[in-house]
Amino acid sequence: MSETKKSDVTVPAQASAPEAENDVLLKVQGLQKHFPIRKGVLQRQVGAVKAVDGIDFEVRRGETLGVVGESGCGKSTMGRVITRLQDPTGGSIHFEGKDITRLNTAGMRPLRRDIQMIFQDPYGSLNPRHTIGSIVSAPFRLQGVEPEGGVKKEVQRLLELVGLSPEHYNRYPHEFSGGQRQRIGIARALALKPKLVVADEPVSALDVSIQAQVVNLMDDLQQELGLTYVIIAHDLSVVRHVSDRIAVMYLGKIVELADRTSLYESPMHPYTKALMSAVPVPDPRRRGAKSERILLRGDVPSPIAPPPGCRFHTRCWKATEICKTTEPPLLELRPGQQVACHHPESFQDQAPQDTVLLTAAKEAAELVADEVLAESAETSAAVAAEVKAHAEPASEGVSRTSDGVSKSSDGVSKTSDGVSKTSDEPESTDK
Ligand SMILES: Nc1ncnc2c1ncn2[C@@H]1O[C@H](COP(=O)(O)OP(=O)(O)OP(=O)(O)O)[C@@H](O)[C@H]1O
Repeated sequence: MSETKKSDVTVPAQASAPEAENDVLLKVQGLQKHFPIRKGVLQRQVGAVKAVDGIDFEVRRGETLGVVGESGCGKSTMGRVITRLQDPTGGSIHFEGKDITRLNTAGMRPLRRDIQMIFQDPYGSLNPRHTIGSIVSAPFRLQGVEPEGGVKKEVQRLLELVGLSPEHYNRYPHEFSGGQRQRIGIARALALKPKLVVADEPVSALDVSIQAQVVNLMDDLQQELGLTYVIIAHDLSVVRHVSDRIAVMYLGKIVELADRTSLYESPMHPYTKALMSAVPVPDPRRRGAKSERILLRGDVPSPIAPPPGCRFHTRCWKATEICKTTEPPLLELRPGQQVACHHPESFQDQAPQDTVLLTAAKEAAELVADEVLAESAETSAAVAAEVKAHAEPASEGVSRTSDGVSKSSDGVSKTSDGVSKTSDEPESTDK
């Protein structure tokens, strides 16, 4: 996808308290969506798919929040729950300060004007038997709204707004290309002048050449209409250009949430780093970029029985015992950058006493390019040195090398905190 026009201006990370409250359009706390698994004649519940398993975030007015993560991590479910197309099983959702968590269909009706969703599939989301005019005017009919100048005139204005001809009013979806259909979906979503638009993979079904056009259109409309977006995508290639802040999801949890500059310049969660390394780097000056790719072994584990502790520990090259036993909380380690990791990148280790890599981490490290390990080591060593300069002398029993990190003969070392694993350290019991 080519570059889009999003400016580098990010939404301010901090504002004074009342201002900040006003600034928040959507606030999600401890949000959960568990799908029950039932078996037998009595349909007894035997388990649950923990698609979204306790997430907290805010969406500020006028911003674009990107949500990324591999397939199955719960992004779409999160989108459907925050728009209340599905009911949450736990937590709360506040829209403009109003608790909408438990509103029923009738209670949600007035809010349907304000909260809209754009879907991935421009083919499946438009009824093939309806004309474009009928599709785009549906929200007016459903809400009983009569726009000034009449529905037809308003629909034609919307079609023009999204770059289509008003003459397309009487045509059918099959007469349009994928990009044009997505424009029709956008026109429909914007019909009632919503405040929040949740777009689930809005361009991933489109040709790469068309993706930038649709993203640019959404960007223009945001400026023009003052929209707030939540844009869901499976990788960073699209959201990196359009988002002010980005939430990275893994197995039903947010593992990192940061403004995009911080996320790109200094990702703190190893999973974010892996996702970033999967994005093709167009800059030819970044020599050897290809060899820096991190390959994640295997699929995302099942959300029916997620791994204990940090859910990413089974695939992480930095995982130690604590990662297996204790879930790291999502903490704001740097201003505007929240991360849930015991051994974050480029930052003081959160569990410096825990130095022995898990067996799975050693296997995962084989898939992490030497350049990545070296880069981790370099930044971590710098952080460790800085911490050392300001803190008490290192505690007993933990050895720190002068460069903060070493790579052992088996090619694996824990690099996050400048503590190196030596060959006589005991093996973890991770089996
Ligand atoms: N209605 C449902 N009933 C049971 N399980 C569901 C339901 N909807 C989603 N899931 C499960 O919840 C998990 C998260 O799915 P979800 O579609 O939200 O993930 P995703 O990150 O959006 O993935 P993708 O990009 O493939 O859509 C998956 O394991 C999925 O199978």
